[in-house]
Amino acid sequence: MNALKQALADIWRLIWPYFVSREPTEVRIWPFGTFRTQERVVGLALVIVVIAIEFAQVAINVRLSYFSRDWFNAIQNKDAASFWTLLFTVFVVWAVIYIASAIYQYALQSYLRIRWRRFLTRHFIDRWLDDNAHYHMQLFGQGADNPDQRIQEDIDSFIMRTQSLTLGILSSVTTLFSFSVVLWELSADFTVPGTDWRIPGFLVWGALIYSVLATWLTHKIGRPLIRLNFEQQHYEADFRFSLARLREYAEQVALIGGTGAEKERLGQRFANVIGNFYAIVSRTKKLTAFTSGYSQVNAVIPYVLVAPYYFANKITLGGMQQTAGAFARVESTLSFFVSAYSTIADYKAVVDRLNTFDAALNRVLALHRREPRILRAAAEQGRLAVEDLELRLPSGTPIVRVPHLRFEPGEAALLTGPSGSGKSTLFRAIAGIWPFGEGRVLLPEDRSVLLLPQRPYIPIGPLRGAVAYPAASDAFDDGRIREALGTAHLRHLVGRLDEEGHWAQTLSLGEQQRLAVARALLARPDWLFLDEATAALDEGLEEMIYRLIGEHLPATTVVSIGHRSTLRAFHGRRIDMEADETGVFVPRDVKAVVA
Ligand SMILES: Nc1ncnc2c1ncn2[C@@H]1O[C@H](COP(=O)(O)OP(=O)(O)OP(=O)(O)O)[C@@H](O)[C@H]1O
Repeated sequence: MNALKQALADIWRLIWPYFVSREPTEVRIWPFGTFRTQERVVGLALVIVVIAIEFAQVAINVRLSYFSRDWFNAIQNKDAASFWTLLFTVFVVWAVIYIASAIYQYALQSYLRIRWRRFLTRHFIDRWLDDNAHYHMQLFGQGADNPDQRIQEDIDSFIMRTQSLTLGILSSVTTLFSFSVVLWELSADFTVPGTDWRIPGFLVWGALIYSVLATWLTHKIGRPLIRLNFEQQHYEADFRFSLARLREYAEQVALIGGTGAEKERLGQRFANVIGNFYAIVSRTKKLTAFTSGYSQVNAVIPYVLVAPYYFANKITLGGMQQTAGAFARVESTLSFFVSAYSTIADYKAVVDRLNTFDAALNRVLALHRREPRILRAAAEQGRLAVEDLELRLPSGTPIVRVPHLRFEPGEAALLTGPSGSGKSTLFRAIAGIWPFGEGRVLLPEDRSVLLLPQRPYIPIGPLRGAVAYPAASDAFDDGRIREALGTAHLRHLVGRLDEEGHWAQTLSLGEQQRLAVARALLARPDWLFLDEATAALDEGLEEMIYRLIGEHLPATTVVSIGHRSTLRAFHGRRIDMEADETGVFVPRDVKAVVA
């Protein structure tokens, strides 16, 4: 019972955000025109109409069961006139209404599905990206695996299954209720075959016992499928992710001769898919043996149960037809759980995946809040300062200690130190994305800061967008983009602004770094942090790029991380990371400055 309560709570947690959303929206209702309203109003209205149609369809089915009784009586009595009249005045009319309602129901359901998906996808993407949760999920080791699958696939399948299951349950309940009444009345005079025992609603009880038994057995047999389906999705996503990663690093893998190792790795991942698939097949075989046997028996069972009354002349052929039909309806709705078992198993897996993703996002947020914060405040006189800062690894080990470090606007500083001494981590803390540690980072007020890492992120798409990133691709006119590319020694790319490409794969690392420099030239930040951002260039080119940055961005304060001694010429100040007696690195000014 607790498990059911928990499952319903999990489902509800995913459902409610859409139906309380106050997001403004517009809807066009033909022929009335366009209305401005809130998203939740549209969502609720669609749900109400779709459910109303479902109820109407059940009512039509009840009406048709009476048609069936009268029609079969007409057949038994060889009453041709009634036969044809009933067909055209009752059946055709209701059948046409039924078909029209089914079409509308499908259309409205699809409309609800895409609107809901748009909302939920945005909701998850926002939460995943806000406060850099996507990055912190990795740092904290709280990452729910394959967030891409959860956002792209699971949201849609959650919505689709929620719709179909809700409608299925509602239609089952109403069908059950209305046909139980019909069946109760029809079997009011029935006695237990071979006896005089009169049990009120005898056939309703029969259908109930029969279906509960079948449902219970199906539950017993099908239960392991829930876990197996969950695992399958997980293994498939892992396999897909490995393939995507290989595509991303194709060149590196080819160069290092890693194809054999990759085959091995992919083979292992795929072996998980196969192994679990066999387990699903084996379990589904058992379930199918039961459910298919059950559905075969279902075709005849209602007639078998009603036949004694027909042969005893207690009911007419029409009565038998209607009673058997009603029994079948009651039984089939009661056993809705039976046929929907694998859907429910899949549904549970999808709900679990979305909820674990949601929970991981919440945990990251909570951890983020609980961590001793690195406070960020405004510094005076446009300077940037770090005070009493201690940076730690996610494990809690301290790596960098900064009692006091100040950068004045206009100065050019170079941060050097051994590999692994925490230079990049210090930059991350200044950029505000490193959450482990405590202290204060004072930032120049109303000043823009840009940080260029060693390997820049280059989005897939037209080159124009890749250069303008993170600004919109139309944020700069083509003339400026071309000029920036030319200045950054990428003249060969100026004619390719409209070209779509996977630039991170086609451009060399040095070209990617110069593309990032072009970004800086366009963005004209007040402060520019270069974290080995030109390390892939030869010394001559690196020198030239530094000179050009100085010429084109004279008002920009540059702070660099770099290992090459040639860089010292471009920085008036040098800070070196030195290990103290505890092994923690501390940045110290190096007095011997090369001008
Ligand atoms: N996400 C992380 N999880 C755990 N440890 C990390 C993480 N990021 C960095 N570290 C560790 O923190 C230490 C400092 O790393 P950092 O990249 O800041 O060094 P660095 O001085 O910039 O090195 P390099 O000169 O080689 O670029 C390293 O030991 C590194 O392994």
